[in-house]
Amino acid sequence: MATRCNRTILSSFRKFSQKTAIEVKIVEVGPRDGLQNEKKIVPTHVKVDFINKLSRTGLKSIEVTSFVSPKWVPQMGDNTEVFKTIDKLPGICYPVLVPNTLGLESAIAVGAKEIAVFASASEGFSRKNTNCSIEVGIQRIKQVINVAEKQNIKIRGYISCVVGCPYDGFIKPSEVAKLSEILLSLGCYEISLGDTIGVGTKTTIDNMIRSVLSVASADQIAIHCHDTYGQALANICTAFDAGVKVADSSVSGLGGCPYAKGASGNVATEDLVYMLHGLGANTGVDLNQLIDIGQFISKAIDKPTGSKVNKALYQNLENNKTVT
Ligand SMILES: CC(C)(COP(=O)([O-])OP(=O)([O-])OC[C@H]1O[C@@H](n2cnc3c(N)ncnc32)[C@H](O)[C@@H]1OP(=O)([O-])[O-])[C@@H](O)C(=O)NCCC(=O)NCCSC(=O)C[C@@](C)(O)CC(=O)[O-]
Repeated sequence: MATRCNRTILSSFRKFSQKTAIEVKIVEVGPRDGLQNEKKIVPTHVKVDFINKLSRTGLKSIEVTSFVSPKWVPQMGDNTEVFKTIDKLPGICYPVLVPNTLGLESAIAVGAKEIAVFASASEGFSRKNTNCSIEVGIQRIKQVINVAEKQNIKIRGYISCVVGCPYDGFIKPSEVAKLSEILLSLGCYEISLGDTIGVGTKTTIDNMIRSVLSVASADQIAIHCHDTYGQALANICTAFDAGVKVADSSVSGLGGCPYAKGASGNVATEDLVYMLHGLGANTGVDLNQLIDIGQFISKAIDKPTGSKVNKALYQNLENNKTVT
């Protein structure tokens, strides 16, 4: 028998699926957010192979690397080589994460057409992640955007810790709305709202999104959920119910932020696609290929997949092989 909580989630899913013939965009962040926290350096050719495989699944946006300081995040130290080597297929965006004008210069040098800037709704995380206050971070973003716009580079914005911070605790929705308004006014075309440590629930995510919707339209918002407490899919549905149509995810549930201890990976792309297809949404993404890619990258980093859907479908596949 369904629990009360299950019933709430199921009714939310139904409400969402009945609303529209849903068009949802997935931003795959596995190669950047997914791999950045891996201690053992993943060889560049594996990253390139990983991204090239992702490019052939139907995904339309793949965040491929970051131009941050290699002293801070050594795993992304091969950013230039990765970006230059990957196949860039028409119709697919390959954004890169940029923290400052130095990173932007490198992104421009390799020909990036879209960047992602990032800020935090919490002071504590801002200082740990970027070594500066929220205010100084905004000034850095302003400088980056001033240059990027002149180069016709598209700019996406991230806000971290939208419901909770590992250092400052609970974050007020009004703080997230305030920062969203600033990033949009500076020139970001979309704000990805990051539950960095995955503590959000339907209620806290709903309150936060409603607050952001007082300063932004739903098509200016994306949702970025880590799955530490197993709430990511429910939280994404909550965002979709509020009109959001873009979700970030990472194949195999890779990831975590080096400056948010204990945070698990992003919601797995396989799990998100499976849920969306179940809701009748059109993602344009081939789930079978994602399963293979999830297996490929999990083997490469020598970790079991963090995707429940991958485990289940891969097991079925293996069982069928044994039977036939
Ligand atoms: C912001 C800084 C750079 C400040 O770092 P800093 O140490 O305060 O800056 P600095 O200007 O004093 O520079 C220190 C050294 O780094 C170099 N440097 C400086 N910038 C760059 C650059 N762009 N590229 C290459 N090198 C760079 C710079 O040249 C210098 O080198 P040195 O003179 O010592 O030889 C640093 O704190 C940093 O790189 N932080 C990024 C940390 C990071 O990548 N975190 C993870 C990404 S955010 C995330 O995962 C959250 C998100 C987006 O997914 C959403 C969510 O889930 O919440």
